[in-house]
Amino acid sequence: MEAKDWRQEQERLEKVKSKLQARIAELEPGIAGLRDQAADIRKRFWEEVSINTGTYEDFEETFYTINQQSAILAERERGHKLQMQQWKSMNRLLPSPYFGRIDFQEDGLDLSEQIYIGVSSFVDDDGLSFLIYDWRTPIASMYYDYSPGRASYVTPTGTFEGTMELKRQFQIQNGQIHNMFDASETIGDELLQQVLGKGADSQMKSIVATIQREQNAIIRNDKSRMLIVQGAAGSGKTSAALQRVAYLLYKHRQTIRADQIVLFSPNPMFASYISTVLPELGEENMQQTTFQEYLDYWLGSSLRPEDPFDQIEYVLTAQGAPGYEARLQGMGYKASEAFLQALQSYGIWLGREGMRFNDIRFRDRDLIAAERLREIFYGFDRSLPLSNRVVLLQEWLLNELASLERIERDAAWVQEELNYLDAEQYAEIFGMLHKEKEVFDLAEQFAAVREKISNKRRGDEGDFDFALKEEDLLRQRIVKESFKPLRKSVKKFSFVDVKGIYGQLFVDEAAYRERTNGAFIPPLWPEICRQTKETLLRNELFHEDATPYLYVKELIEGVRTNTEIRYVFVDEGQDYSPFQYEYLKKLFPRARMTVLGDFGQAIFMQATSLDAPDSPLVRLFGEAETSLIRLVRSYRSTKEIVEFTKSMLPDGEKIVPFERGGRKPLLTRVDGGERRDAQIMADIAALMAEGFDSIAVITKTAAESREVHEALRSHGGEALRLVTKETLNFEKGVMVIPVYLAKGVEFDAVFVYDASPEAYGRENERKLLYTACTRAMHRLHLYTTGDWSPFVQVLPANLYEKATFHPYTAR
Ligand SMILES: Nc1ncnc2c1ncn2[C@@H]1O[C@H](COP(=O)(O)OP(=O)(O)OP(=O)(O)O)[C@@H](O)[C@H]1O
Repeated sequence: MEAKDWRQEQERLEKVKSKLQARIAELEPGIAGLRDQAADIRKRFWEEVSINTGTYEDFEETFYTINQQSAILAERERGHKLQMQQWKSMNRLLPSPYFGRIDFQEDGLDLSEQIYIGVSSFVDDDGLSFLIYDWRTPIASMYYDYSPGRASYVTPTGTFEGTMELKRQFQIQNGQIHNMFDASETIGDELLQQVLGKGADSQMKSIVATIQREQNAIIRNDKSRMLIVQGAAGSGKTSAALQRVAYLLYKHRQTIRADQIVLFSPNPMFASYISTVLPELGEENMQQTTFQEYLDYWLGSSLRPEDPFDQIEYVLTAQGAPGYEARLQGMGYKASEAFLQALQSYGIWLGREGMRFNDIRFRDRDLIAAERLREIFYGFDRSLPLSNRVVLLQEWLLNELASLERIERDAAWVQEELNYLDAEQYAEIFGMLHKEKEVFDLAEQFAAVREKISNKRRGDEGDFDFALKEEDLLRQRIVKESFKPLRKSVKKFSFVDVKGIYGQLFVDEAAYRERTNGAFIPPLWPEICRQTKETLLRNELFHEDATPYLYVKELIEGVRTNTEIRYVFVDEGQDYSPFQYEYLKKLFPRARMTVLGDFGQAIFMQATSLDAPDSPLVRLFGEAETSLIRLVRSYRSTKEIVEFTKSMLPDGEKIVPFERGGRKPLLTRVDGGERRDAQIMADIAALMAEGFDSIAVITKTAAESREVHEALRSHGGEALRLVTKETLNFEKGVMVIPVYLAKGVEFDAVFVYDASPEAYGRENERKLLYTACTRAMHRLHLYTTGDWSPFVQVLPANLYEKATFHPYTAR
């Protein structure tokens, strides 16, 4: 680039910076002043209003003064917030005001406009010329979508076409241009090369300056109810999702707040990993949760649901244990649409027969028997949905309890309790009675006066029997208190035996067929039934049963919904079952959904393909309401690592590496575990000396992680961290981590601790190994003490290097 260009750009940058500084200085006193003012109004709020309720007019005036005061306060606070936002965004812009420039000549206009793009807009003092355009404005989309030449952008008023004459990228730090590239391709590779070449971080970074065209399509898609993104490992799904949240918050800023967007993430550690991206872009974070949190919340008090990590740990470690095959078959079946349909049919069957209720018990006796509840239930109009009839039964029960409560007041135990009341309880009742007596006396006086005026004798004579009333009240009180928990539990539907209702599905084949309208039955059904019943008996739930159980519970009690949420994001979407999707759809009826995932990394049993022609995900909202975007370019890893990992997948040839070179993956075979540990510690030291400071030793299971952590510590790895499912924060450093917890995150270097056929030999372990290897950005090492996993053995030898020696020194 010519020196003239550099000079001009630096001059412009200086000009923009000084305008920003001037604006910040302008805003500064106002901000401080507003802050004081709002605090002051709040303090003096009640001084300004005199509370006077003497007459109706006084009351009215007071009411209006209060209203006026709070309106002023709200206005000031709004003003304050707006100015504060402006002030913050100017400060954010100052060190790096923009990262891109395009020169665009719109057809029919003589002048070409220079459009500088940054993380927020900045308008000149005239209020018209944009010195910086927010990256989310329609015009800025051309920066991501086109290389110089013909280009266009779409606004709500129409499409604008023209010619992009220049496209320039900047690296500006601390107010200085460090680098500048004129791009000929869509977002030239230079900047991306530099960004991707950097080390891994403990927090994910925003990709705003280097968003790729296909990612931009995800970010700005605002047409369909359901957006599905199937993208290879490292293709920027999570990054695009977060940029998309920022985009939606900008585009719909008048109508949508950050807390109306929710992201389902794979584990709590992942949530901490991505938590800084939106604030970096000047937006508030959306809500984040995991599906498990939701299950625990709704099931946790009555049953202990297993979490997905314990489930996968079982799958990976219990081969050969009795009942293992059946459990696996059960996992597959219970996550399937066939089972979902079976449950829907079951709901219809329950409408006719088979509902189970719990006896309503009180003081060790049956107050209302389950059988009676069943009679009442099936006595209601059968055309009503199940859940409506359950609500009717609830109402009936509450009325019934009220009558039984009245009868109960004369029971002997109440008399007993009366004798044991303490002084405080008496005093309280006494106080209440006094109040009642005052009212009574007043009523008496009124009756006497009326008697006089109308000259008519009253039929009844007032008599306030204090003692009798006191006892009555006390009895009422005692019974009411003891009925309270009953009423409360009836309101929570605990009279329905959901556990029994779910459990009776798993009796025998014939019963199951009858109750589910002839549903398909997996071959190992008797054993599946036995296992399911046994866990229920222990008040536990397998992970695969948790969502179906909740589904049945809601068939009966009515569906929970959250209408506040407008956008739902599901990351690692391949790990959710059709059931769970059905669920999310029902739970958030007003929300649009974005599901991002990679079937190549589907390591849980309940996996759902995102883009198969018959994918249940596409059927969820129907084809017309669904958009599907595929990402095939992988950005995380070097070309060598991508070539190696993609060859492990049957249809991996579609994955395209980004052209960033590095060393080939290194395969090291050593004699015995002790040697392996020593070698790994030596290799870690060597990589750290090269400047890599985020290194993960990845194991297949959590059990193996614990052992490896111990073993490596005894070889000098005292500083190694062990990551478990309880780890909440993702920190940089050297760590041992099971593969399923490393999902979604990345490291400078990955060491696959045991790449033997014993660890990764079965077909369902292929994707585990793939997921582990694709966490590596710059270096990938695999170790074994015997043979190589068949998924490695079949790889062409030119895709890796083999360590031919093993003194424990740097290579
Ligand atoms: N356009 C881009 N510009 C700069 N970096 C990018 C871009 N796209 C992706 N990356 C980087 O590539 C890496 C992988 O991105 P991300 O984690 O979003 O991918 P993913 O598809 O969610 O991966 P996985 O499925 O393997 O978890 C991150 O370091 C991210 O910053």
